[in-house]
Parts: sequence; structure tokens; C-alpha cells
Amino acid sequence: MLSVHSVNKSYLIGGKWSKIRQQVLKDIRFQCAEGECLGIVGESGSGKSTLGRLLLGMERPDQGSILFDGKSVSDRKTRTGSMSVVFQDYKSSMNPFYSIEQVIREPLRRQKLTAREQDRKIDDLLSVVGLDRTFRKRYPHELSGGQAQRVCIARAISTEPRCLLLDEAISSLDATVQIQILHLLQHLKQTLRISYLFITHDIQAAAYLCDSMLFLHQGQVVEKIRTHQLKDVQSVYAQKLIHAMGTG
Ligand SMILES: Nc1ncnc2c1ncn2[C@@H]1O[C@H](COP(=O)(O)OP(=O)(O)OP(=O)(O)O)[C@@H](O)[C@H]1O
Repeated sequence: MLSVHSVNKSYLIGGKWSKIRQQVLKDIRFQCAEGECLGIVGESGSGKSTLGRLLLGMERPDQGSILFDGKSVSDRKTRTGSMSVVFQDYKSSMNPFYSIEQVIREPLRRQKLTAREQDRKIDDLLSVVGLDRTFRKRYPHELSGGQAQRVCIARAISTEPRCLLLDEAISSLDATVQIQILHLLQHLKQTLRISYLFITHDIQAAAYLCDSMLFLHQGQVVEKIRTHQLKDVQSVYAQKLIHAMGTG
């Protein structure tokens, strides 16, 4: 479904007139199959979010290509309705002047639904993410972090995407709420059969949710492994991360 071919990305550093480039991603290659949940794991600065932006077609690679069903993700038509995203910062990813109902309705406008069908779908989506219909009239500032992230998830799945990219989607939440959201994502994965690209520095969360994991170190994929084989990682970096997080 998603295939990444020899992707390189660099940024200019040292201001507008500088000619010095920092290589942020180097020769990234991997595939994510239909229905697979792939964790993209690495420490801060390893290039995870940059890779996320490239996968979403928000930025283009310097070299290489990213294909969804054989078509470039740089083309908006490839992504629309097929790929969705949930970011870490749930508050700023919602318009503060929109009610929750408006937040979820926004992507639904692109579907050929009557107002009544949209209303029904908003109720269904709220229910799927564990919120009742009284949330419709609330505003983002009236929600807890966990509730706000549930709304962002409802909005992300409203277009029935085949692939959902979660960029540190639980990182800003309290530990207990993180677990609740992980359970919700696990449940959605089983019921909706969506592929996840789960970007995180939290190896334990990735181990809980993901079928396989890709370790990113200094912009390079150092290892890709099935989660049930995590104890057999070969690269020193992956071993270090697992050890540091107390899962080894
Ligand atoms: N638009 C940009 N311009 C210049 N440098 C950038 C840009 N975006 C990212 N970088 C650099 O690329 C490197 C990787 O950043 P990135 O945010 O992708 O890492 P990360 O693994 O997601 O880190 P974190 O978990 O802390 O968000 C960093 O050194 C960062 O400074």
C-alpha cells in the first residue's frame, strides 16, 4: 500500500543565504502493507516528524519517492480521503472558534452526504471514540486533553481513511489517559482495519500497538522488526533504546 523508496531530505541551516545543508533523512526505504500498524521509533531529532511530513505529502523529498498504491503522495488526489493524520498538539489542531460538531463536520463536507446524514455520522463518530452527543455543542477549550484527542481521532477517521498517521499522538497526555487512547486506537485498528503509521519516541506504546517497528537513528533506518521479535533486535541503537526504556 505505502512504499518509500530511497528518500533523502535536507534543510538549509544558518539562515537564508547559507549554503550549508543538514541531511535530516538518509536513504529511507520501507513498506507498510494494508492493515499493518508500523511504529516509527527514535529519539528526539532522529527525523521522525520530518519523515511524517514527507509521508503526508506536506513536504517533498530531495531524492526518492513515496508512493501510495503506486501513486505519489505529493499529489493531493492520492492522499485525499485515503490518508489522515493526528498530531501531538490536539488543541492547536482544532479551530478554537469551532464547536466540536463543526470540527468533525469539516472533512465530511467533501463527502456527498445530506445534512441529516452528516449529523448522524457525527453522532456515530463521537460514539466510536467514546464521547456522547452532548459534546457536539462544546468548544475545544471546554475539553480535557484526552477528550480533545478523541475528537481529533474522530475527525481523522471521518473520511474512512485506509492509512492514519499518528505523530506523537499520545505524548502530551497524562499516563492514564495515554493508556485509554492506546486502547481506543487498538480497538479502532481491529474494527476499522486501518493501517497506522505510529510515530513515537515511546517504545512501550509502539510495542503495545504496532505489528512492526522501524528504528530511526540520525535520519537513517537502522532496523525494521516484527514486534513479537523485539527482543532479538540486532542494531546497537535499537538494543540501547529498548534497554533504556526498561523493556529489554
Ligand atoms: N523545516 C526545518 N528546517 C530546518 N531544520 C529542520 C526542519 N525540520 C526539522 N529540522 C531538523 O531536522 C532534524 C530532525 O527533526 P525532526 O523534528 O524530524 O525530529 P524528531 O525525531 O521528530 O524529533 P522530536 O521527537 O523532538 O520532534 C532536527 O535536527 C531539526 O532541527
